[in-house]
Amino acid sequence: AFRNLPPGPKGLPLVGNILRAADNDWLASPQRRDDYGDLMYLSVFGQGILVVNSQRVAVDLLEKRSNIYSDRPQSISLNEFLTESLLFVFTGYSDLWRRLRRPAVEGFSKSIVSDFYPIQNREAIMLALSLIKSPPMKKHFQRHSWSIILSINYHLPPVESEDDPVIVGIVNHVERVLHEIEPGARLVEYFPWMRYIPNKLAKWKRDAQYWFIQDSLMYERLLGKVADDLAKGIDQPSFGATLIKNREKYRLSEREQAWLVGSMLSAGGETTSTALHWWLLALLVHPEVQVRARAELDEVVGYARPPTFADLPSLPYIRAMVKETLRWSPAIPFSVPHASSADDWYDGMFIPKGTVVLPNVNLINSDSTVFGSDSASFNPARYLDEKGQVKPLMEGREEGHVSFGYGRRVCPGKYVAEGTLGIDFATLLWALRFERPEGAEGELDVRTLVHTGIGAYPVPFECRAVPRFAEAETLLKEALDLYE
Ligand code: HEM
Repeated sequence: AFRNLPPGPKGLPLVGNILRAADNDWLASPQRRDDYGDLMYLSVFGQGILVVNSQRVAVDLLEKRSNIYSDRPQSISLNEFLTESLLFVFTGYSDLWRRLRRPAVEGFSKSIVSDFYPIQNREAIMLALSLIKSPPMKKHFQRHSWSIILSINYHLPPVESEDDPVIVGIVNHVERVLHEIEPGARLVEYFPWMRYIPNKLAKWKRDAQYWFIQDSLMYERLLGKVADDLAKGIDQPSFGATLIKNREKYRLSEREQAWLVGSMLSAGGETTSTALHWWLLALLVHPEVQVRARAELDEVVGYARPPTFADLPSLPYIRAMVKETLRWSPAIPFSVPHASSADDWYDGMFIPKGTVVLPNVNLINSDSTVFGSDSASFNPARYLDEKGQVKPLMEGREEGHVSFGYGRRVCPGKYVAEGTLGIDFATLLWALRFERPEGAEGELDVRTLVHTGIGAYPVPFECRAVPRFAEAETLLKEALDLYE
């Protein structure tokens, strides 16, 4: 089977940007598995891309052979100049990545994340209050998601608006990064000798170096405040503080620390906000889900106070809804691309070194043999057993879906993300009823993806949030006072 590449379309319909997954709808269609099977090989701008259409093969490659499938696609302009490989999400599989990965996993482990509950609880209440006040949801979701992740990383107080300069700085940084990884964005990827062109003659290089310095300063300033606080004896739980306090154990330079915290920040803002949008859309399409969630909240929490993290263990339907939201909605429909670091063979097919590997998350999350014939619809109850307790459904995956990726690269922020969504869903459904504005007509579009980098939002839609009972707002405000 020498050089027998996996099958794939010839005369590609997609010349587009695969990392932005612009042709995602075509790729994620179940028809593709019928056409090409579990492995589908494409070539885009000369770059080999393997789309993996089944959980079996994804696990075989990305987990059982993780020693050669844990790299990221390498972009010279990104990793050599714009970030000097310090943006952890895209750091190649290397000693540097291992040094960055350990503190990220330990700092956001299942047992540590309860330190962040007060931040998430406070923010859930603030989100409910802002939805009562004014409808455009998008800016509230964004402010909320960034505010949480900023507080978790630096112990900052809540940000006032989504136009806060700190948020704008990070969002702009993310934009620059995503631009660099678009295939075709930079000639240097095709003519690697161009990296040696003197700065004077290469604007792309000057710009990238300039922004590396600016972004380093931005992240160093943010972490510097935490260091100042610690020096003054102010010791509040935050990921930044954990890194500084464990400097010796983790062996990271100050610049590496600053970028690692920045990486957790930039990876955790937009993703959370995206998941909230898909959830809200699901609630509008499936009002019966709201009814069932409210019944659970009425029974467990009642009407005298909003929910807290202490209630979540008694709210299985809400926790099932977290799983179902991430399963049903492709927040990052092809995960963050992996790349192979050695030649490999699978089922007689050849997978060359340097192949970009994309798990077809959408397709795997809707496998009807695992999730049932109604896998396309939003139904949190699929995650409940006969006793009403949460079950994972998927073998070997406690979260019950593959939206957090695979193997050694699996999302280190997953417990924080689940916590945020859990308390948000409980608080918002306790306080509010979500409905389409009067006069809104036509079917809501649940399938079209609006791409933002590697993530995907639903098509914008209108929604009204109506307080469920007269005292809801007052009770939320009282609960918020406890956090002041
Ligand atoms: C709904 C929320 C989220 C989703 C759907 C999500 C999804 C993902 C996915 C699919 C990956 C790629 C995994 C792979 O390569 O196989 C990833 C990686 C990552 N995520 Fe998340 N994520 C979310 C929230 C967060 C949060 C809140 C944080 C930070 C606290 C975070 C930090 C990261 C980091 C740093 C990586 C890179 C890991 C590495 O390359 O080794 N994520 N995430």
